[in-house]
Amino acid sequence: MTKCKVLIIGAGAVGLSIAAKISENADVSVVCRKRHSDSIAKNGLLMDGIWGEKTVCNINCITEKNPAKNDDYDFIFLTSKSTDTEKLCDEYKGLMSGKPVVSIQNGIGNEEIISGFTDIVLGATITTNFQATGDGRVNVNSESGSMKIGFFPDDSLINYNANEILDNIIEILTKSGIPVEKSSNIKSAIWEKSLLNIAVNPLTAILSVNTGELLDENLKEIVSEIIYEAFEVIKAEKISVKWNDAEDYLSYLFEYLLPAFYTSYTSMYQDLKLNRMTEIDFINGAIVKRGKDHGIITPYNSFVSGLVRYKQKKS
Ligand SMILES: NC(=O)C1=CN([C@@H]2O[C@H](COP(=O)(O)OP(=O)(O)OC[C@H]3O[C@@H](n4cnc5c(N)ncnc54)[C@H](OP(=O)(O)O)[C@@H]3O)[C@@H](O)[C@H]2O)C=CC1
Ligand SMILES: CC(C)(CO)C(=O)C(=O)O
Repeated sequence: MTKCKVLIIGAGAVGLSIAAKISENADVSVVCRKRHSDSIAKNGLLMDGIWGEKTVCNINCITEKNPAKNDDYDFIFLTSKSTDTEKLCDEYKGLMSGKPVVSIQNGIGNEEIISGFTDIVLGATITTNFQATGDGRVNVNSESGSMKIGFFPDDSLINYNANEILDNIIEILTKSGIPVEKSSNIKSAIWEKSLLNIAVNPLTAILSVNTGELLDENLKEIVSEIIYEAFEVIKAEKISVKWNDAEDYLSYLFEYLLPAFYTSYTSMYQDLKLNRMTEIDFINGAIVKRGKDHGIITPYNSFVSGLVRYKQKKS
């Protein structure tokens, strides 16, 4: 049986790890930087950590030096930072048009951007922790739940063929050993995951602290205000999440999530440390923007977004 042809666009920590993991069960191409491609050509794609130790030699790398031909992919994963979504979609629109494209990214708004380039949009959430530890080298260091994947915004308009595609994607991921669940309301799942990023990413980045520090009484109060505002926006956007209200989520955050992520450093902390653009506009910035659309004021989210943007401009 011929293997599915999969393209992973914006392959770094997440994309290269998924490429390595699914490489036995799919024919994988990645759009990545030349530094990764050069190293993969020489040494193979190296992965270590909880997804196993592997050297993978059958990955096709697409770069500015080795551009994509008019290949026909069965489906596409987009795994870039949210800040690069629009540019990458525009660059690879020829390959994306009419194809199922799955955003495996953090933040609010990626799927809406992708829907300008294809009519089969899927969203996914992933709570595994990945790092690019060198050129063509990745480490997978922790996993706190299954990946969730589904049609965006939900599966109400999806026909039989599209469902078959989703089943194929899930089969490849499962066969490769990636825990994954089908979601019939991925928009809610994305907001549920984003609440954690909204609560912890900006403060850990601004204060240069690990996630556990946010259990300090002074910081808990600020986190709570950020989340109260987010819940007002969620209500106005008519998104159903699994917590009844902000209080309910905050109990879960302070009693379960923050202790679970106590020693970890958020991606926004790491982006600022490495002088990289952060995804603030897709996290707290998205709350401010959508709040404005509904006439809701979001001073705490606006304040932390401004501080992160200031720091990222300086770095
Ligand atoms: N890392 C993690 O543990 C997790 C990450 N996420 C989310 O997943 C998404 C991806 O994260 P992550 O993998 O860590 O990010 P990375 O920055 O490691 O990977 C994205 C890659 O895309 C590359 N890229 C950007 N533009 C282009 C281009 N035009 N051509 C070729 N390559 C390009 C980047 O290169 P360059 O850096 O040179 O621009 C980078 O190597 C984010 O939304 C993140 O928040 C979600 C859960 C966990
Ligand atoms: C889950 C969390 C907060 C892990 O650090 C994350 O998604 C991030 O750092 O962006």
